[in-house]
Amino acid sequence: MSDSYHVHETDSEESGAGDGETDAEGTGSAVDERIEDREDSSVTPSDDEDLTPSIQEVPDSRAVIRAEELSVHYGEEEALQPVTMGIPEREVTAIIGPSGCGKSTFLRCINRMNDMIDAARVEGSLRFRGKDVYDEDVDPVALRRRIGIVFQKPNPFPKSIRENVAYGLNIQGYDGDVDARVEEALRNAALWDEVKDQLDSSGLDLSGGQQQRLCIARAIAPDPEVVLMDEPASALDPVATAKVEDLIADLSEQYTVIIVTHNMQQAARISDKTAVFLTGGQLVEFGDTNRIFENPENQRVEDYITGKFG
Ligand SMILES: Nc1ncnc2c1ncn2[C@@H]1O[C@H](COP(=O)(O)OP(=O)(O)OP(=O)(O)O)[C@@H](O)[C@H]1O
Repeated sequence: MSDSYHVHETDSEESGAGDGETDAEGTGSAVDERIEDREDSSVTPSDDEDLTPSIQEVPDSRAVIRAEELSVHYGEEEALQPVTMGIPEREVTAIIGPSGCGKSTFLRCINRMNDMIDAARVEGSLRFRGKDVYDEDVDPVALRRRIGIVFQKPNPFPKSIRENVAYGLNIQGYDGDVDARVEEALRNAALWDEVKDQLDSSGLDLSGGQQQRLCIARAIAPDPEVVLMDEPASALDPVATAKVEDLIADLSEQYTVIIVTHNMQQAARISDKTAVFLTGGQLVEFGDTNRIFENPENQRVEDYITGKFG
């Protein structure tokens, strides 16, 4: 795999509304029952509890991304304590944890979106296919073509549906059949059938759920290897959320998907692996989603999942 990245668009970050509570239908599983036991949120974790991390190893042959002692400070504040973990290729990895625990900070390290925050200081290493993305010879804009991102609030450009999806291709000077790539991206984003007769209408005329799938089509049109999603469904209604969740499952056949979510049912439904960050920016547990939700090793993770705090 070449480490020379090509030039591509820079997405602007949106901080959107929504608190992550919007939810599609539950799965009715034992995992759901445990999560739905989140009635009592009055227990505050004690500092004495064991916080020895339990991090599942991902072999080099499976890891597309590897963080080694990766930490982030904003000024004097440590937002992310040193994280060491691998993220497996072509799986969905969910990142969960209470508000302010560093989920978005970690996600933004992966395609260097933290570069845009003056106060952010990143230490340690973050390797993408073996290459440290913070090496001096890495072009962050080109990196973001290989590691796309979808934000919480749908943010289509005030352009036609076709232009939205073709945007990244045009920026990178793609000289193939742009219309074919636009169709393929819209099909992969499960939006083609709904928009194929209105490709020249504004992307802003679509519903919120359609706009978010348009943003996903825009992110995958340049054919990235990794798609980062920062609470992609939290501003959507349950029907639109279910469509985006179905889409994420399909995307993982082709892409590595890393999704930050506040919604634990969603994490349990759609992810293969789950990383749990807790207050203070510590990665406390990482492993197979079923195991984390059914039998977490760490008491604080158990308490968080069953609603005793968070
Ligand atoms: N641009 C910034 N400048 C300064 N501090 C920041 C900035 N962004 C985040 N922080 C701080 O870093 C810590 C982690 O924030 P982050 O947004 O990564 O958490 P999060 O788990 O994604 O939270 P939420 O679930 O509420 O979105 C918080 O204490 C937050 O206040």
